[in-house]
Amino acid sequence: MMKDESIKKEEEDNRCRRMKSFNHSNIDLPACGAVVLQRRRLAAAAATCSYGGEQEEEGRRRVEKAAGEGDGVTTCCGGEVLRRRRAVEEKVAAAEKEAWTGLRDATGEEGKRGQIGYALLPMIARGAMLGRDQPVIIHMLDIEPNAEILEGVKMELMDGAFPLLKGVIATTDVIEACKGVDIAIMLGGFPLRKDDNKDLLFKNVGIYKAQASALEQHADSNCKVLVVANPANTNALILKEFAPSIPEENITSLARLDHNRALNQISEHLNVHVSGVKNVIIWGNHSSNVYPDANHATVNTGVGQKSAKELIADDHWLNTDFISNVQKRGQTIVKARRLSCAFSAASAVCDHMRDWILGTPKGTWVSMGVYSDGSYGIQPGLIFSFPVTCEKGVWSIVQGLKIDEFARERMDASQRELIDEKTVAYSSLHLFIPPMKNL
Ligand SMILES: NC(=O)C1=CN([C@@H]2O[C@H](COP(=O)(O)OP(=O)(O)OC[C@H]3O[C@@H](n4cnc5c(N)ncnc54)[C@H](O)[C@@H]3O)[C@@H](O)[C@H]2O)C=CC1
Ligand SMILES: O=C([O-])CC(=O)C(=O)O
Repeated sequence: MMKDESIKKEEEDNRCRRMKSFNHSNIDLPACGAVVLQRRRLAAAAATCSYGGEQEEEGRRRVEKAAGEGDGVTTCCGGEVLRRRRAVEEKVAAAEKEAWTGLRDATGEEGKRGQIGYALLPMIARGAMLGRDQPVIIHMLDIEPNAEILEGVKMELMDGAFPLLKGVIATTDVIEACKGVDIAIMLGGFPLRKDDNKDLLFKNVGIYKAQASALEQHADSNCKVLVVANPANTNALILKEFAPSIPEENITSLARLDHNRALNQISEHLNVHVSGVKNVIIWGNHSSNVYPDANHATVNTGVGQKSAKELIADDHWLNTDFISNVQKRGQTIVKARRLSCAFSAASAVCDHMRDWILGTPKGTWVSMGVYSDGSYGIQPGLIFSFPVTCEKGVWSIVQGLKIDEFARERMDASQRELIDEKTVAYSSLHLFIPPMKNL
């Protein structure tokens, strides 16, 4: 695409944030790309070495040693990896082909998905994500069979005459899509509901391996990444694994939709406006077992902030319906709309990126899937949703919150679920899984 002078100038000045938005294709990276990546990984991080030749032998030895010593590590790391590897390889190969043919939802029907990307684009172009004074150039990527649709979307964006929109690239070339982007919103993948059978997990993690390579090699070195496509936490972990030069704190997954859903549940229950409710927490995985926690939430009553728990004064509701309403919200929307949610997810994407880049309001935290540093007993090696505050583009996990037994059990269950997903994902990609603690 020819770029006009104003765009060139903005690129030079590095004033515009480039955005790669939605739908990244399952393009096979050239074999040499994978080899380069593997070499780098081996040189940089023996702990996460890929299997193959001597590396495989070393991985095997370490796994057997860990399992044999019975030293508190679970064998879900290596033993499982070795056992499942071959069967999984076949599934992944099949899934990658299937994903290419694309566009069927999990039930095999055409075009039933929500299209978050379509809802997200005008929000970005209007400044809902980065502010009303931040020009943007949007890169859009989809699979080859959707090239024409993508062109149509580009036409709509141009016809929107958005003052902040300084350029649009619509492409099916993952390299072109990733080139120089400052922000990557990862929405694409084989249609997968978060409550689907784990087998479907294979289909998207393979895609995320390829996307990681493209981002690592072609995006801005400080690119901030938000993974939305399910299984979001595990896809983000795979992306981190295969893009070792992207700082790990720059790779996040979306928990904000669940967070906003939890805020809304409290707002409806107390009949107060949602803007007065804050500091709910989404712990762990974006899955049908997601754990929303209202223990620390507060409500603006007009005469100061009050504890939501005290105002609700109904622990039974908080421990049952509140949680299950959030967990089932996606399904409830599909039933009503006959499509999965789209603009609520798109809006949550904007909230996530805006707060991350521009900062959370004082006294407010939000939920983000981030690489665990061991806080709250969540072992490193997982992308887990925590309460975070953000300042100047940096998130920090809120520390020192009291965790009761009920919350602890659910956080641990989510942790176990993520370890399980990680085991399946890593084994499908032939990665060694460093020992994880027994829970
Ligand atoms: N983390 C969260 O809170 C949420 C996550 N999601 C997930 O976000 C993702 C996007 O949702 P929707 O926009 O509703 O889905 P969608 O199906 O409408 O859009 C996905 C896009 O991915 C593209 N695609 C298909 N196969 C592909 C492949 N092999 N490689 C690359 N791209 C491919 C499709 O062409 C389509 O344009 C889904 O995985 C969904 O489960 C959805 C809502 C909330
Ligand atoms: O399962 C889906 O694709 C939608 C989803 O994640 C949600 O609504 O939370």
